[in-house]
Amino acid sequence: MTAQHPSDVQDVLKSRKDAFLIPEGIIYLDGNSLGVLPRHVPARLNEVVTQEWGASLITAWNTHGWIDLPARTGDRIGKLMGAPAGTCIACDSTSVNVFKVLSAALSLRPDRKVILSDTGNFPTDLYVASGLKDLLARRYELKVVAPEEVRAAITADVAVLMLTQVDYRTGRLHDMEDLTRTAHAAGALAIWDLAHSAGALPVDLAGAKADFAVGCGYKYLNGGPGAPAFLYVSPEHLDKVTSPLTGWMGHEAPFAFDLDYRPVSGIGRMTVGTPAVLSLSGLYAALDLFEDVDMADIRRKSISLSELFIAEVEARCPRLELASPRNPQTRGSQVSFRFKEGYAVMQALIARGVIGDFRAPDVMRFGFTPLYLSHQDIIDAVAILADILDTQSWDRPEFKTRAKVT
Ligand SMILES: Cc1ncc(COP(=O)(O)O)c(C=O)c1O
Ligand SMILES: Nc1c(O)cccc1C(=O)C[C@H](N)C(=O)O
Repeated sequence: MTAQHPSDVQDVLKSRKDAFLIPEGIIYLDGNSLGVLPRHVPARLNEVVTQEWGASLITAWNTHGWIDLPARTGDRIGKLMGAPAGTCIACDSTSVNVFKVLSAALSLRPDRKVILSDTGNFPTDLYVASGLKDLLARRYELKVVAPEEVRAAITADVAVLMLTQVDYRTGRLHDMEDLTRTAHAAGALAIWDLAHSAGALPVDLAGAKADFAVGCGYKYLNGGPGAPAFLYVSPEHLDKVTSPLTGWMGHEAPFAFDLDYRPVSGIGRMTVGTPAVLSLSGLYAALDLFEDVDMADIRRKSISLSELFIAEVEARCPRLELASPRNPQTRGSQVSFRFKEGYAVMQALIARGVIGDFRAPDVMRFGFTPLYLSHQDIIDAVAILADILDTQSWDRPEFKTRAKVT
């Protein structure tokens, strides 16, 4: 009989693991980068391909509701994040959605100069902001401060505060409500990248009065590689903003084929071109697994798993240094440890069936997905990590060659 950790006995989410296709012998600690395949998704995708595309052909846009898939999927995601129906849509990539919401937000604060962000933001958000700033004839300044300095940097010249709630390297969690309130008090708007929050912890977009949000569909939402992202606009702004990418799918009557652009009322105006139906279908189906889940249970278990992981690693791997906040209330659903040879250790771990990832220069990153991880998985994973470090089995040339994608 395999061992069972005492905390797994009472775990209200334990039966959820069976809904995922986890390869035999793998402990997957990278759902914060690419979620696991839900068991029912291949059959659903096969149905979409053969019955919807194959049999219904172009009529499927109407008969199978493909045209509404971005809105239906967005509503499902929005429900997990306190977004009222009709305010969240699934489309494009997170990077493209950052471009759209940042442009929209700036248009609401034309008399201000600063886009404020922090060094904990995911680089794509900063690259997009910088590119947009250049496109707008450098009318704006992109100011990037340390995460702990954000609050003090929200001054009267800030047009938009743009942050990722959970730092992709350390898991540090920003207080969305507090920083949004501070931004509003200074007359600025707040954009939140929830790539590492959606499906990982309770988020209340309406309660926090966030102005805009974006995030990935392929991480904790398990939508599959390259799954469409999501985009949220607060009801207060919805009909006041337009997308800078004025494509026909955001038009009020795309099939009127008018020569002038008129944005449709509502969140649909933030879409651009033809929806990626196959990817969206996978994401929509994957979201079934969140239908009857309480995000408070997810958070409780996420904290329990990550606290156990930290305690085990610190007890068994003393050479690793915690890179994440120690207080679970200021941490997302991931834990990182620093180690100079972290890349090689991570490759050695992966070779032994424990999949996490590495972020340069020295961060070993482990994600905790309560729907398909148990406390026993954590014990087993750390036992393998400790063995790799104790035996120095990471010190092999094949573990040191950097792959193209890490
Ligand atoms: C916080 C954050 N934002 C944005 C992205 C990028 O999203 P995409 O590559 O889907 O545009 C990622 C991950 O790649 C991320 O972690
Ligand atoms: N989107 C990714 C990809 O296409 C390949 C490898 C990793 C990713 C990621 O999502 C990385 C992730 N955003 C991170 O937090 O580092």
